[in-house]
Amino acid sequence: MNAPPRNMLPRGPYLLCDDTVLPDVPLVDKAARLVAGGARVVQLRMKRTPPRAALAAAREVTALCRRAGALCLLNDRVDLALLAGADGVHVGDEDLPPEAARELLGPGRLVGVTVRGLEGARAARDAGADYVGVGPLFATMTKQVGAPVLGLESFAEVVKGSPLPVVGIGGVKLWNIGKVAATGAHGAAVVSDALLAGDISERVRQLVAAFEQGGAGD
Ligand SMILES: Cc1ncc(COP(=O)(O)OP(=O)(O)O)c(N)n1
Ligand SMILES: Cc1nc(C(=O)O)sc1CCOP(=O)(O)O
Ligand SMILES: [Mg+2]
Repeated sequence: MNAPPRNMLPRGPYLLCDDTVLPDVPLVDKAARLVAGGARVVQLRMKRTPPRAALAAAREVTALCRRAGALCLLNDRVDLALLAGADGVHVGDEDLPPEAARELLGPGRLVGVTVRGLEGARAARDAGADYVGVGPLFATMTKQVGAPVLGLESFAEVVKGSPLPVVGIGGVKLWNIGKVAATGAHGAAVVSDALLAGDISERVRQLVAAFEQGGAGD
């Protein structure tokens, strides 16, 4: 596999390696299964992992992604991204602001920001972000999100008007990822549909194929 440029978000499924879903499997094992299936971008989301274990996981997952030619982004934690040499971060309203993340990370790494609509996407662009995560696209059981479900139509409007590449998140599954791709979205973030599949790598392969098909207009 050709390695993507480290400062550009690859198109397609965007996989979260999350400690709240399938919590008994170590993060490094989950990440290994995700990249074995062809994940080109992995976000390490650690909400429950204590700091020293989180640093170790950030280092191991970053190294593992790099060997596989995938990008590794840290959820929330700019400090861990720097220490691990990760490819960037994803921040939301409860995290450091994107301007601060950019100041710490410099221009060569990715900063993603959660937004709920077009106004947020424009603000994220002005704050120096590289892409926006837009959700909740569909209903999700993985996280209680304090914003209404967008649905495909409103999401497509955001994709159309956004000055930054859009990654949809929330309730993205194998059966609907093609519809997300068909809106022109740059990416589709997936947590439970991949991590709770019996065979994580096989599910990632299917997600990649379905995104490609949907994006091709089929
Ligand atoms: C790609 C992507 N989009 C949105 C989010 C949500 O981030 P945030 O709002 O900071 O919420 P937490 O993930 O920290 O609970 C995301 N993680 N990834
Ligand atoms: C982490 C997260 N953020 C969201 C948002 O809308 O901001 S939805 C979400 C969880 C998405 O999980 P799943 O793919 O299992 O539905
Ligand atoms: Mg966050």
